Amino acid sequence: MKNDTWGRVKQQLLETVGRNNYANWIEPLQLQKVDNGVALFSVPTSFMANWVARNFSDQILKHLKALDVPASRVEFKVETVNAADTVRAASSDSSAAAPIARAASESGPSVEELPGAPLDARFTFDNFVVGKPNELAHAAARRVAEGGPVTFNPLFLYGGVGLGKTHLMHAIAHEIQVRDPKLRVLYLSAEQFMYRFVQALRDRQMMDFKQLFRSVDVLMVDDVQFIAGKDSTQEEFFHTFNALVDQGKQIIISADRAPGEIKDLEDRIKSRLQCGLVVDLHPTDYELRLGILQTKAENYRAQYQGLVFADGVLEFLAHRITTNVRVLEGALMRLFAFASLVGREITMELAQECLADILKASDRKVTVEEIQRRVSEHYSIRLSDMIGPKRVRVIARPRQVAMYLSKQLTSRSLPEIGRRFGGRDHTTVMHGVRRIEELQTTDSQMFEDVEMLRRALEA
Ligand SMILES: Nc1ncnc2c1ncn2[C@@H]1O[C@H](COP(=O)(O)OP(=O)(O)OP(=O)(O)O)[C@@H](O)[C@H]1O
Repeated sequence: MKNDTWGRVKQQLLETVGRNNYANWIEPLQLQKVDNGVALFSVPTSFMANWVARNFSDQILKHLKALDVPASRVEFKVETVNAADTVRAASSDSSAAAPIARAASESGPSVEELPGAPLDARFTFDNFVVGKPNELAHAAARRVAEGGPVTFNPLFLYGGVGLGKTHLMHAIAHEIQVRDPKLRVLYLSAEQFMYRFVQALRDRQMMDFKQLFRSVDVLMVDDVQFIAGKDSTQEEFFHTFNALVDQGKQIIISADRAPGEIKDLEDRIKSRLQCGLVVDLHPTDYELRLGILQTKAENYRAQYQGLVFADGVLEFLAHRITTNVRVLEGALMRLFAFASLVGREITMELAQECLADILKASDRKVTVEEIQRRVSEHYSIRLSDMIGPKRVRVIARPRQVAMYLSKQLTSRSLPEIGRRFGGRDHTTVMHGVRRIEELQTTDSQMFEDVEMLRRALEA
């Protein structure tokens, strides 16, 4: 095959896989030869060989065939790391092997054999929009991805649903792999960790399990709250964690809440998790949501050329859909797909019509938990003190503010609110609410604090 044929195939792939995928995965491929029905490409890393084999080989093959290139299979040869590493990928015939990696490593199983979860190619730093609520988490993730001596261990990222924890973890993994393809990065969810552990126990393969997890250079465990209450898994996690930290290997953990707030997690694990850097992803604010929408809309515009987008629609969505970024993304995707199907301009009316269910579900619903979190942050007290027994004023007053705001901003009854504040009686809640009402008329600082918090919660 001539190289200009491959050039044409690349051009077509650019259109089908999108700009980012193209730049990350297709552009670096070098066609070596087509021989005996096999199109052989060289790639810079075995990680990339695997990824391309798994995700793009079918498409590459399809386009090659469309231009009458006599290939029924594609293979990827790692050029720089180890010339012997070849990853074979699917052909159209069903007897073809699934991707096989033949990389060998002296320090344990090859990167390809690590029992991790696949990384999403879209979750890169380039695609991550930074704003006030996530700037610290983003900076910490970048710092860890740079490699070098381990400065904080573990990096613990936490935050509510769909705020970008997994995205940042994958971005770190991609970046580390690009910087140093030899590093053994293992990313998996805590659930998968447990599953592997149970399987090793059942198959009497505990030594292999231990060796495998202790042989990685970077361990990433997503949604660690999952192992809370699972005693043996916690125990094994604890030992794995310690062994890696002792060897100076980087660990990155995510959870839906801070280590200290994870119920049924052993204290010794909580304290280990707090040893490094703990950073949270705050709920998005309007500016961040708009930034994310603008970036994603830009990508869709390239995909759905010719679609007209009325002014103010993105602002409207950023204002109305405040739940999480996943919902925001879903809404935008639906809007573009719908508009292109019916061939209409994307106007405010179209958005309202097509997204009626999402908009209805997103009608601002502030929760007591959100109020407790915001108020404790504002007064710099621990979230656990909100529901704990302490009665000193520096804690009791913020607690009353949170009770007051819960009464004002949610539809919860006084007993329901009491239950969420560590099982307090409804009369305690009533007393707290009244106290804050009074204080707002006599204490201007209290008035300002409550107003500020209310605005932030309603934003
Ligand atoms: N700042 C951001 N910029 C661009 N995309 C983002 C950002 N934050 C989140 N997203 C996108 O939102 C979606 C949800 O993010 P992600 O899966 O990382 O959330 P999460 O915090 O891990 O959620 P969960 O608690 O459900 O595991 C992803 O598609 C991700 O790319």
